[in-house]
Amino acid sequence: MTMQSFPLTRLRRNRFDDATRRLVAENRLSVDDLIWPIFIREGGGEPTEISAMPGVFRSGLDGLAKHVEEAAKLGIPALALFPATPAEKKNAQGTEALNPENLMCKAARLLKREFPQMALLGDVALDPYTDHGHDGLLVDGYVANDESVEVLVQQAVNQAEAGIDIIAPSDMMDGRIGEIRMALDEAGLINTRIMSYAAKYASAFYGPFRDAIGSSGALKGDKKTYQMNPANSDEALREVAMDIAEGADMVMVKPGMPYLDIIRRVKDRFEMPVFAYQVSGEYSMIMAAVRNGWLDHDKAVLESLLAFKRAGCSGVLSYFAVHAAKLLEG
Ligand SMILES: NCc1[nH]cc(CCC(=O)O)c1CC(=O)O
Repeated sequence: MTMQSFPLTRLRRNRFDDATRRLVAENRLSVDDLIWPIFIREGGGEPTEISAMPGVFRSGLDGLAKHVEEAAKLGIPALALFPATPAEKKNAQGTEALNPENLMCKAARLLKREFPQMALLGDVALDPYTDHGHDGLLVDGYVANDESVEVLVQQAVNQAEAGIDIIAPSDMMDGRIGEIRMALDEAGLINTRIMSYAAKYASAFYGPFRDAIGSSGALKGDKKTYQMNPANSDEALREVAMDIAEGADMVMVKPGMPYLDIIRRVKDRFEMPVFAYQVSGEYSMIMAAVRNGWLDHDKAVLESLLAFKRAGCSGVLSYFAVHAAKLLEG
């Protein structure tokens, strides 16, 4: 890098006015970068607010089209669907995940009919459906890998057949991407995309989400035998490498803001479309500070999202997606 020293160079010159700052901006956030995660429950009535996530609602199937309308109008390209399964439909095997009439499948069919231009992400993992709250099947108290993969593959095909465009396995079992790709292809679903939660950490920041889908009370123990140790970074690259080799079209790092270093390493190494999940705890953290009058909501939201672009992301899953899209629209 050649550079004149001061006073020939004054880096503040390019920050002198708004026009120049806009011209030299290296990254930009646009509505095209946003994926909006939504929580769905059975039934009707007004959407119910999630207590630790002010401004985030669980929508009944009946009101779902209305709930999503604004996001569609704003041009948000994709939604990620998360079902809150009633306790009586949960069991140890999470069999409701395979029901073609489950909440996720019904929501997918409804949304594809109402908003065909929007891509739908389907989270593949058993935790919304198991009474123990784990993402896979328990064998002697351990989340068994290969047995879980067999079920996750069926869950993925079930979702894709209902209209889910992008299968997003969040379970962190080894080898599931390859098995899911083969099963989708065998079912003729060759264009169903896979966005793998490739580097997903065992994080404290998922707390409010587990309340939102009703798995927190149920969860026995933690997810440390399958989700990654927050201490590790090289291991994230191995996770991503394996998922790409198995057929992932896009990869994800999760959570977001505490793991921007991982995003950058993944982008530099693999030159793949990388996504981040700005998770529930990150949302709650910003909202809590805003509610205390400690942060400016709109500025904090846009800065937190732009940081993902700078780190190398193609896009971000964010509970702020609709609000951010409105701000970006001007
Ligand atoms: N497989 C479940 C799943 N999919 C997305 C999230 C978290 C999302 C968030 O916190 O916003 C989780 C929680 C978990 O792994 O326990």
